[in-house]
Amino acid sequence: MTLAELLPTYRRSLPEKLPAEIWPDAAVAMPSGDLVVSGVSLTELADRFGTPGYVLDLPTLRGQCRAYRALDAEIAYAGKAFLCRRMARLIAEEGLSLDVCSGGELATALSADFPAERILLHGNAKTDAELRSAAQAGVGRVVVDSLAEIDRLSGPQDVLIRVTPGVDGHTHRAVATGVEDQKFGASLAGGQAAVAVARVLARPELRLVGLHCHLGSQITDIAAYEEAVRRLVAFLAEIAVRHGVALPQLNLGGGHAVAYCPGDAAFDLRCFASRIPRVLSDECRKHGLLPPRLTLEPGRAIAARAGLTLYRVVTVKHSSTRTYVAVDGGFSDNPRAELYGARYTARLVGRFSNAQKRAMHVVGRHCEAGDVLIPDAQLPSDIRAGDLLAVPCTGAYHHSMASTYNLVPRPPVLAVDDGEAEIWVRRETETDLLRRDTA
Ligand SMILES: Cc1ncc(COP(=O)(O)O)c(C=O)c1O
Ligand SMILES: N[C@@H](CCCC[NH3+])C(=O)O
Repeated sequence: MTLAELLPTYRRSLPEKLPAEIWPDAAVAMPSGDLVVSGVSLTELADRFGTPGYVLDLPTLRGQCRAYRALDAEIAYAGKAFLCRRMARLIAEEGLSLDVCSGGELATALSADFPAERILLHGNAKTDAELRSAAQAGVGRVVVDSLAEIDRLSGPQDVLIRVTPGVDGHTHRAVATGVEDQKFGASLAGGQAAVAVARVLARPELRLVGLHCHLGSQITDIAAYEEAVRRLVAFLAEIAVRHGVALPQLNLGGGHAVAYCPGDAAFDLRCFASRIPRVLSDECRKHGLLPPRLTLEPGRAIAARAGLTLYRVVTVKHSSTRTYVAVDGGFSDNPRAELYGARYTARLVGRFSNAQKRAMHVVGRHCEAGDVLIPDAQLPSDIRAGDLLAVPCTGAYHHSMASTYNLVPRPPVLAVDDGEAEIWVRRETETDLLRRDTA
């Protein structure tokens, strides 16, 4: 045999590092076909805890927190991406602040002893009960979303005003929030933002500490953030002239995109970190202001790549048009595929297959024809019932958006670190579901 002929066999005998942009940092494909994440075999994990399951790699999670913490800005993790008590503790340990947007997220953070002063409360429809809980807990900042909300706040309370800057982040319509004609924030162009500022300043028990904007989610366009900075600094200057106050904080929200498939465009954090502070200081100088302290609220960019979903193939159906690989999860653990047309990849885990890869639909178990997790996934043609599939990049907006549609209980969250697995959220059971039913 020639060296060239031997090379593929030799390569196959070595662990293979997986594409770093979509898999956890320490994910390795073993020659046996198993996948090992932070020293934990996914085959063993599936045998021990069952499937489907969300696997969360803690070193990747901590690494992302640290990459953000290295910036010259306050980092408030957006809990809507993924939150449970252990997550709140990890975020606190890593020195981040926390953005919560519901009483449930607030209660989770508080019950994990997350420092209340580092919590920001968001929401376009905060209920009286949520505002009361926030005040009782001593939440650091409330981000005011509307004029009417200002009158419902009680002090003493630090507040930010969420401004709609009229900037398009070029993302999916369902998650575009920087533009006019959507439900969030007080419009800059329409004048509501200016009215909101005057109204907060007229309430001595409220302390206006800054402005907030959130352009949307899964954004790669850094120029959009630069434009938002220009508009918000001009507004800060207007506020300084009209009211004689210099607001010390500027919160640019989150929205930093991640790659779900190899080759997808992702957010360039290094570029953001070099361009945004420069625009901020240039604009402030132009307007004679001292630069405010920046806050960023990444959710997806912190959590997405740390997570993957592990499914078991239940059945493989060959129709006249295509092959359907049906797994034991679907829309209830990943509504993003159907909601936003989000694209994913899948990888066979647990056995090595030499079979030619072919395009096939990975479908869920739910009673909807639209429950297609991955159209035209490239998988070995010998895929069969009982195989395990791993879908990467499901650490953000999967567990947090999971439902019990068709009364399918929700999967557990299994944290892996240094060869150990730990249940962060246990698997929901049919008994859990029945417990809420009062009949
Ligand atoms: C106010 C606010 N901040 C932060 C985020 C986090 O967004 P992402 O997960 O895209 O970073 C969101 C969600 O889009 C949000 O609404
Ligand atoms: N749920 C959306 C993100 C929403 C962002 C919340 N402000 C997604 O999965 O892409």
